[in-house]
Amino acid sequence: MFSIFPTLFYVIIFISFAYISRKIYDRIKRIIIVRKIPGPRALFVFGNVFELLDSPENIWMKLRKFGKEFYPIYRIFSFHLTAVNLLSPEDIEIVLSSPVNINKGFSYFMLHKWLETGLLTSEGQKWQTRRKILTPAFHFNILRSFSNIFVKETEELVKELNLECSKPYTNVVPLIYRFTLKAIAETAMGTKMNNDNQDEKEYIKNIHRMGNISMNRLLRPWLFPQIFYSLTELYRMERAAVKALHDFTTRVIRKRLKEFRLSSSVVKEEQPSDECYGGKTRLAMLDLLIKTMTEEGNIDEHGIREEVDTFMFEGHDTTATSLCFSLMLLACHQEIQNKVREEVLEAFGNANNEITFKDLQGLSYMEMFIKESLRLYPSVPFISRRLVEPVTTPSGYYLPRDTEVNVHIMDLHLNEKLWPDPYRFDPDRFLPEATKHRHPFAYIPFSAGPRNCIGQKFAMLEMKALLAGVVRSFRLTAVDTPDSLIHVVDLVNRTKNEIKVKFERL
Ligand code: HEM
Repeated sequence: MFSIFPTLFYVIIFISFAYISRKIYDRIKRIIIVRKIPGPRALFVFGNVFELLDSPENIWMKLRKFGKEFYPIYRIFSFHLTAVNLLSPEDIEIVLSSPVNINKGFSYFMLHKWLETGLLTSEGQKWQTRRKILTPAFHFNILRSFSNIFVKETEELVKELNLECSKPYTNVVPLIYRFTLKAIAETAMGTKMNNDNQDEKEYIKNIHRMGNISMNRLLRPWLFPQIFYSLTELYRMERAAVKALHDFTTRVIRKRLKEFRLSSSVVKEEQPSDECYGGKTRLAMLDLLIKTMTEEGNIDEHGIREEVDTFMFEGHDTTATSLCFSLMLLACHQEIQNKVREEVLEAFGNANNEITFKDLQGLSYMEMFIKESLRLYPSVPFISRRLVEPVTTPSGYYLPRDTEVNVHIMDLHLNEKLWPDPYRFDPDRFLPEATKHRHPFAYIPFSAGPRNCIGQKFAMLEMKALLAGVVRSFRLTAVDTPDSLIHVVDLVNRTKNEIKVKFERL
């Protein structure tokens, strides 16, 4: 009797073979095309892998060197993996402004065990749905209600800094990281944290461990296959860190969920006073997610944890690192510090007057100061995309579908063609007349295009509240300077050493 199974078997084999052959052909073609792009000298199969097997501080320096040497574009590769690095605003614009090329690059895969596919790491329909759910949590009126929390947390920080005044210097890093963690927990998650909590200290340590572990793995391609990676000490460290991070955020969610179920008195914004918001009640992030889960069902508890992990990380680490550099820059530039303080005192008066949301919004010199600080020290030094659609760059290269593209925000912001004397710190670069003729993609600390930073206004407000509270209470003098800092390659712009500042009570 005739059986269909052998025929089916051969058809399946043939289709699988054709599919795999096509994939291999595309990959080889892509590698051949991309490797024609100039780049650092590479060994035949190994590519640049040995060059990148170096200490995090040396890799940081090498990347800056490549950025200068190969402007506007270079390729880098190890074994079969190739990445194209973009440095010019024109090339960067064509990738970041695309509504299609919004998928994240391979490097984000290193974060998947921890963040899974939250807003930062997700793609396609899932990303669109989540972005839609989360956007209202950063609405103007929500931010307005957060400003009181930022101001109160700043008051706590000022009390801590008072105790530091008797010391020859203060390492600002742990104080500022605690501040931003407490701020994101209380605003977006509705959870108050306290200073001495060992859990919270461990949480911050584990976030830094994850950054280290991810970069370590990213620079060692033989650790990409899970089978090899799972035999390493790094993997064991990652598992322990991820477990601790997930346990922490699960506790935050469960606590809030319990409160949400017990009462309907969730954190609500102040009732809007102007008509354009139509009197709608808006909810802070975690409450909004819980409400969406209970009422609409298009997110579950696991999805909520993905977002809580994502926002606890993105919402405190980026802002903290920027604030640490900002405090150092204030200390190094007394004239600029005086101008920032004068503007603050004019807006709020002395340390006893209350800092308001409206006044924070009006601090225009402070805003220029923060922007210039984020130019020199962008919190996220590079971002990455995997092309869904081929791109021809204005610099003249064809990048096929599936090419891994890195956007080096750090090098873009230090480009002397765009920023004359790029290492000079000068907030006046952001005066309206100075920005008028600048390329819109010459300055992108918050990225740009559809996948820009959802929390940028939140971050600006938080940074202004802290800096205003600090400058009106203290004079900052320099201990560390830009030259004494040792930068390391990491997901977030960090230094190997402390960032030290001397505080004196005014
Ligand atoms: C100085 C502070 C900050 C800087 C410099 C910064 C920078 C960035 C950058 C460059 C991206 C793009 C990442 C990429 O394409 O891979 C990004 C995305 C993101 N940021 Fe921020 N960020 C800051 C603060 C915040 C805050 C305070 C929050 C939350 C409260 C936040 C939440 C996010 C999220 C969720 C994304 C992913 C958005 C998406 O893909 O739709 N960030 N941020």
